[in-house]
Amino acid sequence: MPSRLALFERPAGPSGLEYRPDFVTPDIEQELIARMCDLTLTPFQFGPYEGKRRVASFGWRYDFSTQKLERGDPFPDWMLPVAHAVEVANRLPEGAVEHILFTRYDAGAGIGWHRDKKQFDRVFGLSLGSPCPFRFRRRTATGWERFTLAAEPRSLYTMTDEARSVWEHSIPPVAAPRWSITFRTMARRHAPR
Ligand SMILES: O=C(O)CCC(=O)C(=O)O
Ligand SMILES: [Fe+2]
Repeated sequence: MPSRLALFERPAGPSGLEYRPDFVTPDIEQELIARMCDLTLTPFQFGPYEGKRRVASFGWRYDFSTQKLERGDPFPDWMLPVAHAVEVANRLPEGAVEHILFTRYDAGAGIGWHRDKKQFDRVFGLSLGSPCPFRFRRRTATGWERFTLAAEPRSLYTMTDEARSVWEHSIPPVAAPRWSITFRTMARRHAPR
């Protein structure tokens, strides 16, 4: 499906961070946004808190009350070629991507500093709509070391190694709508069978 698989770039900053501009074409971007508009996205729930961004989760879902991953709905059919393209571009076997999170950020929505749950392993993010500064930080002896990746629409970023496990990431409130599709593989030792 994504027709042009650009070579990945290794931006300065966290090791394990890779970036592929133009992972999908503008046509595919528009199709994916239209498909996401048909999904029921619900405000992100963090325990009692509600985030401004809206999400839909497939494959697995994280239950904040039990703090466990539960099996979730299967991937929508139209997502399979994109998930497979992410696997191929990252030399992963078919089926390695087990979790997909669709997120919509309307103007004013962002995501606070965090690392993704330890039950997941590799994290790949496809950006659609408007660009955003994708920020990273890690603690040093004297404060914070910071890095910002300019995540352009249609690009795919990859977080493994330190970018995934040491650095935190966040997105400040966006000025115009942005959609992201996050693909995750599982850390086997944490996944319930
Ligand atoms: O929207 C994005 O690209 C990042 C989302 C994210 O960090 C997350 O859901 O854990
Ligand atoms: Fe994240």
